[in-house]
Amino acid sequence: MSHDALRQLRALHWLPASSPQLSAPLLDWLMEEDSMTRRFEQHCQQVTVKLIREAFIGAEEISEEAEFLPADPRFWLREIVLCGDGEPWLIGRTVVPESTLNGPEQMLQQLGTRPLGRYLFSSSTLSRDFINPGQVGDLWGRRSRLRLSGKPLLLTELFLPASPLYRALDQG
Ligand SMILES: C=C(O[C@@H]1C=C(C(=O)O)C=C[C@H]1O)C(=O)O
Repeated sequence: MSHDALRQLRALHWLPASSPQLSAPLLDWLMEEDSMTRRFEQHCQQVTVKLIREAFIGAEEISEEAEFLPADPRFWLREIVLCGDGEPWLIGRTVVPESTLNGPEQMLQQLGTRPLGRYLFSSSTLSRDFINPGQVGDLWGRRSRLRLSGKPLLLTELFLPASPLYRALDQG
């Protein structure tokens, strides 16, 4: 499942927030500024992470993401499935330039199955530059650039069919 979903995440195309397809209930989810992990916890008993891949990668593997990040020689890649009560709700791909991974941010390489959000949103130095809504087929996603102590990382999230975002859309 996750490899196909990762291909869909990479195929997300980006929409302006003013796009007519982005209804209010949908934007309420896609433009969430607080932790998505914490928001998911309001819709299930337990949020867990299934790790797909954590590794250093070269610039050749980050294609269009490169335009939002410094031209470092290496990037720390983290790809996960975020689950609500064991159901796959979201694919998350995080690309961290090596120059971000110093000081306390070295923790980003030690996350394992702990949700990234628990670390990011406990940091007093977190800021978010932007959130881009995206779409692929009938799935929604988003791309954010976040900063810890001013150092950037790029996060792309694809909301999977079982995620509460789609239930909110059905309720209109
Ligand atoms: C950034 C957050 O962390 C979530 C967890 C992720 C992970 O563990 O890699 C990735 C994407 C997010 O949905 C968040 O909670 O907002």
